[in-house]
Amino acid sequence: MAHHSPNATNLFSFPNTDELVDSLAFFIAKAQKESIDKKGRFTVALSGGSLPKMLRGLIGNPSIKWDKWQVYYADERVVPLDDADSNHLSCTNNLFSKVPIPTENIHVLDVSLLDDLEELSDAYEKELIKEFAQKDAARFPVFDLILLGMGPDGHTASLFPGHELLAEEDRWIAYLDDSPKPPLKRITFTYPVINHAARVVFVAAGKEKVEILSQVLDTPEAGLPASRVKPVFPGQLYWFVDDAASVGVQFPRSAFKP
Ligand SMILES: O=C(O)[C@H](O)[C@@H](O)[C@H](O)[C@H](O)COP(=O)(O)O
Repeated sequence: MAHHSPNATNLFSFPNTDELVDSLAFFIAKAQKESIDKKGRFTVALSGGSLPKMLRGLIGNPSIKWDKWQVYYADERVVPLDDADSNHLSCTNNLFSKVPIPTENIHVLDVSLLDDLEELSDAYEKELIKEFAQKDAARFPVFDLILLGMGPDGHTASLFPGHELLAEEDRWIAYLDDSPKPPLKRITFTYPVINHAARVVFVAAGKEKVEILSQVLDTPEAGLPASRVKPVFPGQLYWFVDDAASVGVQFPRSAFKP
């Protein structure tokens, strides 16, 4: 978006959830159009938590070309796809069951590998390699859009405070079996993948996020997981929050200009 400065963090704060949801949908539609115009496809990664229901502005939205979307999960709980803990189930219930996206465009865990975290994460990495070409040549995939949430401890995707995975520089997909937030077993995008995206968007709403949002934005040097999301040029970082969450934040807000 032309009015955004290169490599800056754009903080958009909205008076209520509905305005956040509508603006986010508008933003995604625009990112989608730019990506499809350039390459004929739109590569997106989604998270779990409260994020899937914040995407409701995409439902019934005529500008969305669902057959051009290739969807991955920025993190996923290692459970069957119909388990209540599955991020895919949450995204399906909140979004995919309500829009005409081809099933094969949604890249889920290989559930035959749920008992072997190493194999499971390698298989998911291979899914990404298929989409983004050879791992060695590309080095890291460049997603058009990665959508993230932020937990009350400052975690994002399944990158938790103090965890050794914060230092992962090589793998695209990593796994953990000691998640502080249940369930224990998860796979997650690593920072190199997140930080090579063209656009990374955090969505955080509600007064429960007040403290942590100000820590993440105002004290990035503390190194909380969400603060470590810093897309490399020309990638851009956007925060879509509501005023309830941003009331304690010093970081300057940007005007959202559709
Ligand atoms: O699998 C997960 O747990 C999510 O992907 C996780 O990273 C989530 O986005 C945050 O925990 C924020 O969750 P809320 O949006 O529910 O606060």
